[in-house]
Order: sequence, then C-alpha cells, then structure tokens
Amino acid sequence: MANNNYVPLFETKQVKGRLFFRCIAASIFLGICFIVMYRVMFFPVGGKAERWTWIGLFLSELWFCLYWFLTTVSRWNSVYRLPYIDRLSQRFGKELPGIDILVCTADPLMEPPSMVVNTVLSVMAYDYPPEKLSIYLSDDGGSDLTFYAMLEAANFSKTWLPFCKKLKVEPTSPEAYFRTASEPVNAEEWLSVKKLYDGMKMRIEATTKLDRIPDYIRKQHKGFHEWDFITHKHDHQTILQILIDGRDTNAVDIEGNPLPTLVYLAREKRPQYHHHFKAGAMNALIRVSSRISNGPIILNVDCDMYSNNSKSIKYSLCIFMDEEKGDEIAYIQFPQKFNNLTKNDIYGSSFRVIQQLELAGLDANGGPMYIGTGCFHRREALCGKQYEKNYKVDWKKLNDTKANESASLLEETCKVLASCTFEHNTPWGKEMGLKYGILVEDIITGLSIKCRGWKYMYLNPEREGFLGVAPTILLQLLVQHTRWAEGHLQIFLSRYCSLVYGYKRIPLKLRLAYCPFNLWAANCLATLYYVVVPCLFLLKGFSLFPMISSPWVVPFVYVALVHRAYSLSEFLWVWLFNRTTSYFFAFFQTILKLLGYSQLTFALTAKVSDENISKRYEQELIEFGATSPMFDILATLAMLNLFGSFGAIKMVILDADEDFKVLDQFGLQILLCLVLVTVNLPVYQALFFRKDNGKMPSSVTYKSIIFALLACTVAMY
Ligand SMILES: O=c1ccn([C@@H]2O[C@H](COP(=O)(O)OP(=O)(O)O[C@H]3O[C@H](CO)[C@@H](O)[C@H](O)[C@H]3O)[C@@H](O)[C@H]2O)c(=O)[nH]1
Ligand SMILES: [Mn+2]
Repeated sequence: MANNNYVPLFETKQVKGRLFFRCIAASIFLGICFIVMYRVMFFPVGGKAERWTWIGLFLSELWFCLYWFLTTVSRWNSVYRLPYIDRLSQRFGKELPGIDILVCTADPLMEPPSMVVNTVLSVMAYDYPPEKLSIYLSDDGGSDLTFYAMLEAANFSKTWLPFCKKLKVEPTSPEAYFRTASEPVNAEEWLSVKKLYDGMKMRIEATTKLDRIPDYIRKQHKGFHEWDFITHKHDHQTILQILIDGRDTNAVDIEGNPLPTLVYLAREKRPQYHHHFKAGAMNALIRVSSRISNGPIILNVDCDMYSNNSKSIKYSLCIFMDEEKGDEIAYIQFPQKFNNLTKNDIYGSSFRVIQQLELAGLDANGGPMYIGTGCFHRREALCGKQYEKNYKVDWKKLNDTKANESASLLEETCKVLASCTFEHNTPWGKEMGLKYGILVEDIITGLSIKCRGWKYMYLNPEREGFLGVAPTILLQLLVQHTRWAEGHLQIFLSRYCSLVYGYKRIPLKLRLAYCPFNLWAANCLATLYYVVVPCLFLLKGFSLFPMISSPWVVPFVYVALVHRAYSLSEFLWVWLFNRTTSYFFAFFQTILKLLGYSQLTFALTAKVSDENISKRYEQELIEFGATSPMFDILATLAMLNLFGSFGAIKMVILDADEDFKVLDQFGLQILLCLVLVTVNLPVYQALFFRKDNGKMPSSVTYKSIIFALLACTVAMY
C-alpha cells in the first residue's frame, strides 16, 4: 500500500535467546555426528544377536536425530506479535465487524452445564459492542439440562454484562472471577451479583444432579417442548432456539444496553448418519450463524475454555484489520492454557515447549496450527475461499448483514441447515468448513486453509486469552494424547501429509515443521527399544555403549542431557509414559484403521472428577487407580528396569575386586537403567506403597512382575 502515513496495527518481534538456541543446536548436531561415528566404527564383530541389537539401537538413535532435526526446524526462528488496540479504536472507532462465537459441548455429564454456562457468559462479556456479538452453542449431547442452563445464562447475563463493564471484571467467567477476586470495599452490588450467580449455579447443578428438568421449569419456556418426544441423544430432530435476539430492541440488560445474540443449537442426530464429532458440530454452527448474524470473523472455543482476557477480540482485529498485512490472514490462534494446573504441573499440561517455542516457531515459518479452540477465523477462509492476490476487505460493507426475519421464522428456516442430510453432495467437510475423517479435525483444517494460500498468526498475550480444564487423571491424559497422536499420524499417512499436500503451496520449512507433531506416535518404537533393550542386554552382559573411561561417552551424555534440558520444566515421566503407551496405542490403532479393522471414535475428555480424585490431584499424586493395558505396559517397563538395575548392582559388587571393570564397561547402560528407575519412582510407589484409591490395582502389580521376570529370564538364558 502506497500510504506514507500508514501506522501498523501490530508489530512482529523476535523471541529472545535465538542465538543461544542456535549455538546449542549446533553443539547437539556435533554430538550427534560423534554418536553416529561411534556406532559405525565400533560395530560388533561377534554374534548375530549382538549385531542386530546394535543395528536396532543405531536405528533408534537415527530416528531420534531425525526427530530432533525436525523439531529444531520448527523452533529455529520464533516470533511474537504485539497488537496495538488503541490504534484500532482510533482508526475504526465504531466500524468494527460482527463476531460470531461458536462454542461446542457434547455431554452434560462429562461437560457439566454449569461449566458451559461460564464459558458462554465469559465470551458474552467481551469488551466489544454487544450488538456486534453473537454467541452460538452447539450441544451434541442434545440435552435439556444444557438448554436450561443456557436459559439461566441468558437471564443472568442481563446483570453480569453491565457488572463486568462497570468493574472492569477480569476474567469474565463468573466462576473464575468470584473464586479469585477479593470483595471490594463498597461491596453491596458485588455481593448481590455474587448471590445471583451462586443461586443460578445451584439451580443448574441441582437439575444436572436430578438428571431431569422439573415440570414447573419446563412450563417457563416453549423450547422444552422440543424434548417431549426425544428418547435418545443420538436420535432427535434439530433443536434451534434463539434465546436472546440481539436485533430485538427489548433485549437489553438491566441498564438498558443491548445484549449479544445467544443461540442454542442441537443439530439433528440419527443413528444411520455419521455425525463427524466436533467437526460436524462446528460446520452446522457455521451454517446456522451465517443465516442469523453472518459475522465475518468467527471465534471458536470449546466449552471447557473460558475467555480470560476481554481484549482478545480487539487484539485479533488488530491483525485482521491491519491495512497492509491483515487481508491475507485466515486465522489467529491463541495458545491452549489451563487454569487447573498444580504447582509442579505433574502431567505437563502447560506444554511450555509447544506453546512458547514451537507454535511461535511455526508462526515464523509461515503460521501456527489451528488447535481447535481459542482461534479467530475469517469466515470466508474457513468456508473454503481460495486466497487471491490483492484481496481486499471492505469492513464497512461487511457490517449489517444480519437477517431481517423474525426470530421464530429464523428458527424454523435455519433448522434444515443443521439436518443430517443437508451436507449430502456438498463440499462441507471436504473443501468447506472443518474437515471430516481425522481425529484432529482442527490440525487438518488449518493445514488445508494454509494450502489455499492464506496466512495465519499466533497471538500469545501476557494475560492469557483463554483458560481451560486440563485432565486430572493420568489415564484421561493418556487417552487424550492417544487421540491426538493417532489423528496426527493419520494425517501423516494420508494424502494430507504436509510434505506432499503442501508441496508448492506452503514453504518447505512449514511442511517440515508440521512433521514432529504428525510423527508423535511414531516415536514409540525407538523409545520402547531404548527402554527395553539396553536393560535386557545389561543382564545378558553385552555392552551397547562406550566405556566410561573412553572419550566417546561425552557425546552420548551431552546430547541426552542438553536435548532434554529445555523440557526439564516438564516432568520426564509424562514424556516417557506418553511415548511408551499413548503413542504406542495410537501407532497401532492408526495401522488397524488403515487396514480397515477399526473405526474412528472420539473419546471425550471428562472435565470433572470426584472429590477424592481432585484432592489427590491437588496433593500432586499421580492418579492410576484403574486397570488398563496402558498401565500394564507402564508398570512392566518400570519393573524391567528395576530388575535390570538390581542385576547391575549385583554385577558391580561381585566385580569390586577387579578395579571396577564392569562399571567401566557397562557404566552408561547402568546409568540409563538408573535414570529410568528414577523417572519411574511414582510408578513403584503406586505399585507397592500407596494405600489410597489412586494406587495401581493389584492385578497390574502381579502382571507387571510376571512379565518383567519372564523377559529377564529369557534375556539371561
Ligand atoms: O462429538 C463431539 C465430540 C466433541 N465435541 C466437542 O469438542 C471439544 C473438544 O473435546 P475434548 O474432549 O475437550 O477434547 P480435547 O482433547 O480437550 O480437545 C482438543 O483436541 C481436539 C481434537 O482432538 C480439538 O477438537 C479440541 O479443540 C482441542 O481442544 C469439546 O468442546 C467437545 O464438547 C463435540 O462437540 N462433539
Ligand atoms: Mn478439551
């Protein structure tokens, strides 16, 4: 643009420490070269078994190197963006675009309506003109409990929104706000709003507990009639209710200000039609919202993530509306952060490396991934539009595209958009909206938008944009990671593999930067090899690493230490457990699906747990407490390394007279075993010492001992 007075609405800065990171990367590379040299030069000349084991170990190390290279590409160049909202207000004043906020929920038991309501209220209270906001909730649980909660929210918003504005409340989720905020000096109004909120919460929780809406409530809203004939949550008509019609001049808060539009949708479900999980829900919402408010910008949030920063919309608009760079942007992703982490974040849910380094790195390489929640989309781009050079948006023209029909007419005419058959023979789920058929619909959708020529950005403001609920039970975490790893591998093995699909469409760096995520699951083989084989060969008396007295030890120790050092803030056990169980399961399930032996299922993550589990979580005790093949594997591997370490200690003691030759020869192998034993300490504790219900079930204990003993016996004889 040839405008000399142009002042950008945002700036791009480099993440600090880039030089340091690159020096470390170079030194790791050097270390890797030495490791490869060692493996080639010291190839065993002895027996066949030894040679094959050596080759296996070498291949695992080559895999780790390749993986390291790919992650380094994604971290090489990291940037962050600084939006200037005061400039936005100066330049655009009241001419801001309409924003449609799409929230998804799927099950009133696993995602309690009281939580959903908080998410909805938090986004209703954005610091943005309410007449330009429309909030849509998709309820895949098709539950009148959730519907009722939304009615309550609609009512409470009349008090909550002016209260937030007046007190500059942050965060705007009432639950999160009242949990942390201290009572102000002049507290009368504050207390009355709190009381109102507590009353609403109590009523919602009471109906959820009852699992039924009492008749006297049912009579209060026509919408409940929709449930009169529903017998199953997967077999019902479309339910669409406009709870607040923002166009209605009577829809005002207690101070007479307009309210945002609020819509409840439970799309049609029939057993004979696949509903495509969240992607299907989002596509139905995109269509329905396009008829009702048609906001050019769409914000997508999961029901378990509330808005924690009321400026997020304005931040994103600084990018979308920047006259020079904004028009090519398809989406702006915020990181997924959580508000229920414990002090030491025992399950590593803060994803520090991913959120601070890798997504910022992807941003510099051409754009972050779309990670399903906390993402602002340009409607056109999400609906399949190809980016054309010199494409320009006229924001003024985009205003006022709202429907004219009455709310009840709209409710009727929009129903068809959310029916099971609407998408037949249309590009929905393929070129339009979110893509179907992959468990991480978000990632694949983001990638295909990029391949249509658009750009995207990552925004990670100091005050987090969204805060969600991270799993508090180990098994749930592993199941969630299995779903992610499986979805990613599915992408890698499909025609959407970034390397192939992105060829000539997106930069090579970006194609490569997708790979470490897509290949999460593939890590399992090399990791399992490294966890099992050196330990067994220690018992067998075969050395696989350089002698402690030889200089070749240095690169091994250096690479292992430094490579893990950036992630030291995350506990090693999460890293290990994921690689040996979730990734392992994801790997095999993906293969089974490719061969047609298994079908896609989306295992919803539970957002609540019982009181005892929550207590243990707060005490930072890892929650096992269930039988699962994943735990059998975990425990067996832990026992194996324990036996390996015992064997090694015995060998060292017996050898004490001979100048510790054993220690010299097997030092690194013993060290590896001992490190694994240390990482597994919580597992031993859960297997043998804990008394609470979060301990490992005894069947797992017996099985793991037997399997590990068997493996050791086979190795030794
Ligand atoms: O049939 C379904 C299944 C899920 N959901 C919703 O999808 C969201 C994500 O489900 P959740 O169980 O919370 O999974 P997470 O692993 O926490 O989700 C992450 O990973 C998913 C892909 O696996 C992305 O869709 C999510 O946005 C991302 O937050 C929730 O709002 C659900 O209500 C539906 O609407 N319909
Ligand atoms: Mn979630």
